[in-house]
Amino acid sequence: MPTLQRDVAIVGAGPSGLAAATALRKAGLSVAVLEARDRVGGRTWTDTIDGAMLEIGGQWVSPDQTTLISLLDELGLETFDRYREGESVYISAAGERTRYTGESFPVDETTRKEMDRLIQILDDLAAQVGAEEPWAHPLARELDTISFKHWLIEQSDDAEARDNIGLFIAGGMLTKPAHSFSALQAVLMAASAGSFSHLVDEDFILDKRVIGGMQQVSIRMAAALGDDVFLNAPVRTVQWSEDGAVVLADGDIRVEAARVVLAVPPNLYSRISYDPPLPRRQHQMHQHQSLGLVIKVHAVYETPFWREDGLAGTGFGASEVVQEVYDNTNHEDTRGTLVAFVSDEKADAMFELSEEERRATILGSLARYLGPKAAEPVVYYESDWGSEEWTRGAYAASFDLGGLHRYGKDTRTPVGPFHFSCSDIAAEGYQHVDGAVRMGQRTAADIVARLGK
Ligand SMILES: Cc1cc2nc3c(=O)[nH]c(=O)nc-3n(C[C@H](O)[C@H](O)[C@H](O)COP(=O)(O)OP(=O)(O)OC[C@H]3O[C@@H](n4cnc5c(N)ncnc54)[C@H](O)[C@@H]3O)c2cc1C
Ligand SMILES: [Mg+2]
Repeated sequence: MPTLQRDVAIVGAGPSGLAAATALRKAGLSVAVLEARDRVGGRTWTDTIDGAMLEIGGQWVSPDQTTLISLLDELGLETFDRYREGESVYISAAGERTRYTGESFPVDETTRKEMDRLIQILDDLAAQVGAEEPWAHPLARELDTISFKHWLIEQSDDAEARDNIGLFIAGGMLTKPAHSFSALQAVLMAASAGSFSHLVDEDFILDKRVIGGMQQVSIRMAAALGDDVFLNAPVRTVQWSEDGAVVLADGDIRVEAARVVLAVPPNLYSRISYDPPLPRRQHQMHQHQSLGLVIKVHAVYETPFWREDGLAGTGFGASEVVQEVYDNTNHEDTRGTLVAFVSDEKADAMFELSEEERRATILGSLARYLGPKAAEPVVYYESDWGSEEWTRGAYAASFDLGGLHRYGKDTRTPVGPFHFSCSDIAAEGYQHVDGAVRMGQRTAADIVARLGK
């Protein structure tokens, strides 16, 4: 393979790398996108398993995700609403099941007031601290040196209120135990979605899905880039200087470029060899960003039977194995699909079990929410991103305790010819496809300004 000469080499054909490449092309720059896998899309992946179309990775779109919404429009992709008619189910710490409607969990009056109070505190902090530079806020150090779990204990002595609030950010978003990340990291998560209230409102944060699947976003961007996207091309080595780089990938691919975009999650930066090595600051910082872990469970049934029972398919239970479940029926499908999530330490426990025991345990939990029929799906599948070499967890990366205020300001700063672009370092849309696209476009604008075209 001859050496390719490009203005910009992009490592990773997920939504961030492809959005960067698309914007660079539009500005008249030449690109090569090198992708390790045999497909584009990264953590978005729409596949057919045993005859059922499943969103193995990212899928939902919320109304504040305006950059993604504009891109869907440009790509000619349409969305549909998540099914949400009927009652939701709440399972308490004591295992008591309650059907309810509206946004608030059916907890007793004191716990409900306590939850509302905590939501208000987190909304205020999110508004003050913001998503762009949380590390620069005067409260940053204080909030970043206490775990979210212990911060909640300082705020409230109502354990049920704390567990329910914790669920939305720990199990629900960062997919790490609340003792392992800081209150500042939790505030960033809330601020990046507009507010904490948005995170606790599934009708907001899990509003719409893409007809045909979220991976279509990447597939369509890649189709427009044509021959400049190289699959099965993991980048192994980058030789670099201030003036440019030589990028070496499998398949004998060699790209000479003025700038390089690392559009991979931060936990994978050090999979690549750099010659010379990256500076001390990056060596240190990159050791403090890690992916969470969640099992996304898909269960398909002949019919969405829960609807006949007046249930929306939505359920929450901080002490259940499955801590969230939703109706995930495909657009115009007659079959019914549920999606359920098993997070962090619960996921560890499930992976200790045999495949059969794990399936039975998870389906048993689903049945406690939606009745015995939930235990008998026609298709059952567990998304296992922790086993994927080119991801290694789900959904995304966050800093360990104290890391965000210590290193945050440098996560997006270019080094030599390198730019960093992924959802894991986004401000608005942090950890989401929207943030991946925002980062791609932002990185492209920075490169265009530097290369002066
Ligand atoms: C189970 C799950 C559910 C999710 N749910 C949602 C949701 O509902 N809504 C939402 O908005 N977001 C969701 N997300 C998050 C969303 O999918 C990600 O934030 C988004 O895909 C990140 O895009 P990215 O381009 O930054 O990174 P990625 O999508 O991870 O893309 C990075 C790419 O780089 C490639 N790569 C890695 N190393 C190399 C290398 N050395 N050489 C070449 N290529 C390399 C990878 O193969 C990958 O294709 C979910 C994620 C998961 C896993
Ligand atoms: Mg990408």
